[in-house]
Amino acid sequence: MAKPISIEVWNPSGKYRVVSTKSMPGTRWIKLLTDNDCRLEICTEKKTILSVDDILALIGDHCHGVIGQLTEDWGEVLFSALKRAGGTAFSNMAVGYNNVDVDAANKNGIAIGNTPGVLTETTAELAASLSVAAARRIVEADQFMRAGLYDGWLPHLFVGNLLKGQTVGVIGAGRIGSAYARMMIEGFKMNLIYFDLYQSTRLEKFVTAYGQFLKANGEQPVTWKRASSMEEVLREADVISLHPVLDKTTYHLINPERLAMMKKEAVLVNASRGPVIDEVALVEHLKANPMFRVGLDVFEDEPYMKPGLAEMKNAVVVPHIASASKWTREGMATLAALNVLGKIKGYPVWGNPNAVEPFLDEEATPPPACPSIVNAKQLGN
Ligand SMILES: NC(=O)c1ccc[n+]([C@@H]2O[C@H](COP(=O)([O-])OP(=O)(O)OC[C@H]3O[C@@H](n4cnc5c(N)ncnc54)[C@H](O)[C@@H]3O)[C@@H](O)[C@H]2O)c1
Ligand SMILES: O=C(O)[C@H](O)CO
Repeated sequence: MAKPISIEVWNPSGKYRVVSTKSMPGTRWIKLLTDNDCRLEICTEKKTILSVDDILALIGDHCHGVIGQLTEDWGEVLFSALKRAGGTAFSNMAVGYNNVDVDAANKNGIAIGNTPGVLTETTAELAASLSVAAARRIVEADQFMRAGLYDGWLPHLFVGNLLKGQTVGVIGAGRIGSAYARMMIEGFKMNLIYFDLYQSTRLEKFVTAYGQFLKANGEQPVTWKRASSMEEVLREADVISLHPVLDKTTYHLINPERLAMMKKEAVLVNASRGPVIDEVALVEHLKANPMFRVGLDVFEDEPYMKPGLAEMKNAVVVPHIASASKWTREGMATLAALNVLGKIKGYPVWGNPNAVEPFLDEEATPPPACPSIVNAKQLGN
């Protein structure tokens, strides 16, 4: 028999049983569910990553919807169990949903929610921070200082890369990639080269207008270029940040051949998903090219790093915290809860997942809609 899972129960007499596999920041999401006749059960198990068996035990034989996490493996086993339990709704508390088998969800008639928009700027800010930290060797210098090694100013001490006037390369210029590009262009006056499957007209217009503004003020204007291949970005950019979705087309997008194309002193940043980079190849490249630097928020085999990465001074590594601001994490919890609640209540899907602000206004009742359901079309919603 499966080991019982510890839970905390809110509104025990609620009509709809909703399970959250983790405690999430804020209380608004809890209030929204309990005010709408949901009995909410929050898993309080100590272990960080729940197994499929743990989640099966949480779903049980009567469950209307689940809020889950990107660390969980949501496939046929869990979706068929949720369907048998009478469920129709699942939401990741994340915008990325590469941990979800959408075909299996479609087969079982389960709506899949995600949390776009609320984390765009927060994630872009962390990517920008990693870019600066890697370019200016901030973590290395901090460790040096704390180790008591600083014995006076020296001309060669921690010399890094100037960003102004250099080229920033963005691969995947969607919501986060475009926000990151704007920060680097406006903040550091960098030129842009980007690669995406689609043209980012808004981003291009922004760079053109900002370039004109700089020129009118007697400064060097910034420029933009839409690359016809990813390789063009890798060859030309001084700082490259990865922001695509993770799918078959982006798995190991950065491999040994492509690493070799990059400038010897380039900075590579990844705040998308770990498997976008072949991390073993990256460690070899970092060893062979000490002036090449990386800033990583995500890793191929989270929570682990590939052997050797932790020892590399030319790598800045943080534990998948790109969306970790209080406002964003509370907003993600709200959107995830409203996705599940909306589906249970039979609400329509919100028309624009890029404009979810009305759901985040704490003073107002949220619109009667599901903020973002990725398989709405497939389910005929
Ligand atoms: N590190 C974190 O904490 C964190 C936080 C938020 C999002 N993310 C990741 O960032 C991703 C992007 O989020 P978003 O909100 O910007 O999504 P988005 O859909 O707005 O942007 C993704 C972009 O990638 C592009 N793309 C897809 N395949 C591509 C390919 N083969 N080559 C080049 N571009 C390609 C798409 O056209 C799109 O413009 C998420 O899917 C998630 O995995 C990570
Ligand atoms: O996809 C996401 O949303 C992140 O990885 C966590 O914020």
